Amino acid sequence: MKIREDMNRDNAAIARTLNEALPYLRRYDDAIVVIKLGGHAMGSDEGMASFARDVVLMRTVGINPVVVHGGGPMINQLLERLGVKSEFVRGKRVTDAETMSVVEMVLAGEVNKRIVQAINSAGGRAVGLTGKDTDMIVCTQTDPELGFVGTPSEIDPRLLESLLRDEMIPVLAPIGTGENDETFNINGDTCAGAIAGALKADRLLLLTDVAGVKDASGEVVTALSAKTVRELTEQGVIAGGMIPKTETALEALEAGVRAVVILDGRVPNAVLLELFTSHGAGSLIRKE
Ligand SMILES: Nc1ncnc2c1ncn2[C@@H]1O[C@H](COP(=O)(O)OP(=O)(O)O)[C@@H](O)[C@H]1O
Ligand SMILES: CC(=O)N[C@@H](CCC(=O)OP(=O)(O)O)C(=O)O
Repeated sequence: MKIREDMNRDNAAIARTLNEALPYLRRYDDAIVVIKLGGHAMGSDEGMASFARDVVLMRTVGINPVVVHGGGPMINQLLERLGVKSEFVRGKRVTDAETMSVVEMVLAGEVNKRIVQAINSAGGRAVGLTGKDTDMIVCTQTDPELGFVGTPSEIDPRLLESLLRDEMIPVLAPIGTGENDETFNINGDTCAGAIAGALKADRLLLLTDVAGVKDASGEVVTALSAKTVRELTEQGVIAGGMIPKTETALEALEAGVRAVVILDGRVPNAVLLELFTSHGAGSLIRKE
């Protein structure tokens, strides 16, 4: 008897969830959703498998997901093993030629393939890429002080669009090419924002290791305008690694992305909760 009651309760909860999801399934039909998976949100194999299942589910219900990843902590680990010192200026890694080759090895190799494999194991068809493929992302140097750190100046989204038409899931490492064939290290958030802008994505989801953008009292702000983001940054409340994220959010909105969400990628099914429930997850940033 107890088992039947439990089952009935579970079924009722499942039915409620499906009901709640229905309008969102309609709203996002054929939408492009760019998801940035940060290195800190990539933790365990179990978390990665859960992320991969969410992405495959999105694809299955007719959304076009594009994954752009980071991998800062993994780059740090290899640099440390090799005894190469590394420092960050305003959230970006100072990148000399030696560092660049380690960054490319880690991001385009180990990290990219781990995500591709996880998505394919979950039943999707993922394709691993960097911005060098088809010269998709051409960069200019961000600041001579940072070395080979690039700011995307031209994005050619045709390869991504053609993969999406074939229902494949692009997984993109944030590496670009320069006018003179240089290799550039792009901050993962910056890269995801530029890609979302070029694709005129419906949503850019920035997955990180905090619940969202916090205000001065440490509370997560669930909805912010561009103006509030600027104010919190001026007050120094938005700091460190959150700066490239919110800067990216504002640029992506200017480029035509409908909304940007900063959310905790370590929460199981974070992406699904954000897209398919009325309460969403994390901080939603809109232009107004
Ligand atoms: N106002 C803020 N709200 C939330 N996090 C903030 C804020 N200001 C600074 N941070 C920091 O930004 C970090 C997220 O950036 P980062 O570590 O670069 O993430 P990721 O590796 O996922 O890209 C948080 O862990 C937090 O320490
Ligand atoms: C220029 C720059 O800082 N590039 C980043 C690229 C990886 C990244 O952005 O990783 P997360 O998203 O995990 O932080 C780096 O070298 O660490």
